[in-house]
Amino acid sequence: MAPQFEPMKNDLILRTARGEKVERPPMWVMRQAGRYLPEYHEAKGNNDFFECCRSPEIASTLTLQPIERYEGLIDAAIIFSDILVIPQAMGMEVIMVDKKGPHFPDPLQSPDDKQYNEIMEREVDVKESLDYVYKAITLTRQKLKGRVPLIGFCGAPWTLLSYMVEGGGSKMFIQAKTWVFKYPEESKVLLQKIAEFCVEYLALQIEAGAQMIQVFDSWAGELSPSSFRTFSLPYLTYIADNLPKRLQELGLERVPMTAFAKGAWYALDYLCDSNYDVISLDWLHDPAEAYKIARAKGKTVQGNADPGVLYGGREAITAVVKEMVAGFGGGRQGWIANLGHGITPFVNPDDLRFYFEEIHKYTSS
Ligand SMILES: Cc1c2[nH]c(c1CCC(=O)O)Cc1[nH]c(c(CCC(=O)O)c1C)Cc1[nH]c(c(CCC(=O)O)c1C)Cc1[nH]c(c(C)c1CCC(=O)O)C2
Repeated sequence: MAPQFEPMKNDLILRTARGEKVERPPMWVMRQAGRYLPEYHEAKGNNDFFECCRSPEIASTLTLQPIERYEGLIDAAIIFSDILVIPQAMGMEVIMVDKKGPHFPDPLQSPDDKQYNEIMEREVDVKESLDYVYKAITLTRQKLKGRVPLIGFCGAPWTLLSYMVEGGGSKMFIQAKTWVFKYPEESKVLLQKIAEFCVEYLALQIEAGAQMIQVFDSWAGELSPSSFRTFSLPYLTYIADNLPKRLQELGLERVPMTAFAKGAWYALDYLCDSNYDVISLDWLHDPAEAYKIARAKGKTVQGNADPGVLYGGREAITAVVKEMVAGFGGGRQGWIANLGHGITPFVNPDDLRFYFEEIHKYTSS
């Protein structure tokens, strides 16, 4: 039985994602629970990053921090977790190195590798292996008491494959490129395996209480348009095509789905032809041009200021907000206000408040 929760007091983001006309655009930002917030460091204490993800109590506390700080301005929570919990569940070790980011001590080497074959053969129990995420989602929904909807998420197959073979962040993507260009067939089998995992994982997040989901393809922009069509798009669309079917089997209602293919500006058209409801835009997109393309296909867009603008002070923030409001049709339909990528460390939380307030000011009559 799916858990029951209090009725929603604010469902603005869900209505906007479904394409309805709204009174103002909903607002949230990627990575809103993170290192720029002093209360994040306090609540995290000496706990390791993945320990925080695995503790429903800590994860729900961190998820709620921006909701409490920006009460009345922020319209969605996103569960505190990471895209790399899928490789972990598949049997890979991932550690978070302070000030450096994620590190896989033993990345996949080649398709002849013992580890690759073990991963391909292993049947992981998606429910049991990520039970801590579903528990964190249910607890967070209870603590939210209907204040704002809760977003669930996963990494996209291409981005996860890249991490699994690179062993961490990368500038040159030597291993990821070696895999897709030297071993395209073995790469596709792995991408498909990850895509199937994503469908089940997202369905179980929704069963636990997630009301909307986002798929993060953070490294989409490393691929050429034709490589994107071969190694990323089919797996993104597989998720959007199969998640609703899986929800139906589980007796659950479809929820809005967002795709974020960072850097793949050329892919806007293809994504607008997919079953995603919302296309998240980075700052390579001109708001007016992207809005025109997306609205012609009935899609909602999300984004898209350069997070770096938040280092630039109030005038810079006002200017980018005005450009977005004008480009995204005034904010009464088809726009979820966000940044073009996650908020970065050392941003002054009051500058994010000002960003939200300016969007509110220029979109409310
Ligand atoms: C690529 C990626 C990862 N994780 C994620 C992505 C996709 C989004 C993106 O492109 O930024 C997704 C993610 N990671 C985190 C969230 C939490 C929810 C939120 O507030 O948005 C989400 C949605 C927490 C986090 N994930 C991480 C932190 C910082 C951990 C810390 O040092 O305390 C947080 C709050 C660590 C992390 N996790 C990852 C990296 C590269 C890093 C290190 C670099 C960085 O911090 O920006 C992998």
